[in-house]
Amino acid sequence: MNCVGHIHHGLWKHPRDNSVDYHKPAYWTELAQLLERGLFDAVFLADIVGVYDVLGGGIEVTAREAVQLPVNDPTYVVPIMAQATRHLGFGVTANLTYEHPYLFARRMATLDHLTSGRVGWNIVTGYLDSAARAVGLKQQFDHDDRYDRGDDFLDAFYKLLEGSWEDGAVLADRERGVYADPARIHRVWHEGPYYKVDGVYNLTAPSPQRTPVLFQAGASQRGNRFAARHAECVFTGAPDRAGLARIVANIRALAVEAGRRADDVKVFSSLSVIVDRSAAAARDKYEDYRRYASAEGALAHMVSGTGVDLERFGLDEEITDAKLEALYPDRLRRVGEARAGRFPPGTTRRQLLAARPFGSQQQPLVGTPSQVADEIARLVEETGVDGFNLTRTVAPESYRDFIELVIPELQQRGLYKTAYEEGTLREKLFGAGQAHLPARHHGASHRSWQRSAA
Ligand SMILES: Cc1cc2nc3c(=O)[nH]c(=O)nc-3n(C[C@H](O)[C@H](O)[C@H](O)COP(=O)(O)O)c2cc1C
Repeated sequence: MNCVGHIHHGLWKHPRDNSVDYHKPAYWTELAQLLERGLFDAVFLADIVGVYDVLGGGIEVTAREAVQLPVNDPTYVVPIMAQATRHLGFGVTANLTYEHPYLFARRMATLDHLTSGRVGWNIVTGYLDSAARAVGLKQQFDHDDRYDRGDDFLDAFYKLLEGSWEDGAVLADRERGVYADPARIHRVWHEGPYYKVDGVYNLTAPSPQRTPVLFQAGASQRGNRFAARHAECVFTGAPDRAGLARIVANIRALAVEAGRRADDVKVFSSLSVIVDRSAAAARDKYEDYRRYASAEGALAHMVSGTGVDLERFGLDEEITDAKLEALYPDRLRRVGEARAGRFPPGTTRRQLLAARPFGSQQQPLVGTPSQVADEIARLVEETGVDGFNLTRTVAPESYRDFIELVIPELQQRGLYKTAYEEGTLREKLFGAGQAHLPARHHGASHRSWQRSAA
């Protein structure tokens, strides 16, 4: 993420952590080259619009612990990293609620051109009222409405990127003096419940992938249905293997219901790893990092997505549904069941803090290279997950440790590639010749020029 504190809050204070340099180009080029050395498929850039201002009704903890504030725009670091690498992909998060498909399609296509087809879009719909207020709304749209808007947004987006310019519309023919053939560039009309595009031509010529690889990260059932229709990659997380297996199975079943194949959607689980050559050294490293972690930062992060100001509860006061209902009567409709369910019966503020010893609800996997590889292999086997999204702890040390210690171990076991394939990000993830959305993806149905040419 293009900011200081991302998931494991407080670790920016560690003397070897360099995330305070997030605004310098060298931070990004060095990171990209390191990840490419580790043969990572992509660097995933989370993002947030709005600030975490719910805990205590302000940004006291957020600012002190740099909880995703300040945050720079994630798109601009992509060309910088692309310039310094050849294969690494880029998963860029953008909240569609505050974009318009016409301009956003141009931004994504531009990135796809500049990276030779290495771009993905992590589609999010947001969860912060502060973002809505920042653009003049009273509060966010309701949870399911946000996904309904997303469906409509994507239809317009596909029409622009898939349906406007035919393959071969760009001739760049100096002799005939024809750059692009106007007969092969089509107007786009879209009149949906939320977005309207009135007979315009898309601004950009087809980029290598046309539509960027579509990622999605949502935890509700409405979010999973949205993923089943649009996403090619889903980013998720669960506290244990059984929970992860349920999420993976649910997404695959919903994809099939939506007319796709179960393996058309790849599922990546978040994972943080602290590894060293011996178990004792790994444990010491964990303890060293942990001294800097901020459970309060983690709480400021978490509660903002639920809209619940926990400082309205005593440290040991039970947070019951009845109290939440009295304080926030429209909570479920506003935040969805995934976030509303974050206060199971018996929860207190003290417990929530204690459950975040490493500045996040996510606990790292701590061990030797072979212990970490064993657990990764078990996760894949028992849950059906396709891969992992490695969360930084102390950066870039945690990436370097993983690359130098765990990846060789995974390679020895035949569980990790030893070289990149050629091609776009979509081809690297789904195979040669698959630069574009497959024909059975909903977005491909908007290539109307293909139907009329057939
Ligand atoms: C693993 C994971 C990662 C996410 N990353 C982001 C992010 O970077 N930026 C963002 O605005 N929302 C992010 N979200 C939020 C969702 O994309 C979604 O908009 C929000 O959670 C509400 O939908 P839901 O109720 O379906 O989860 C993430 C969610 C999950 C589960």
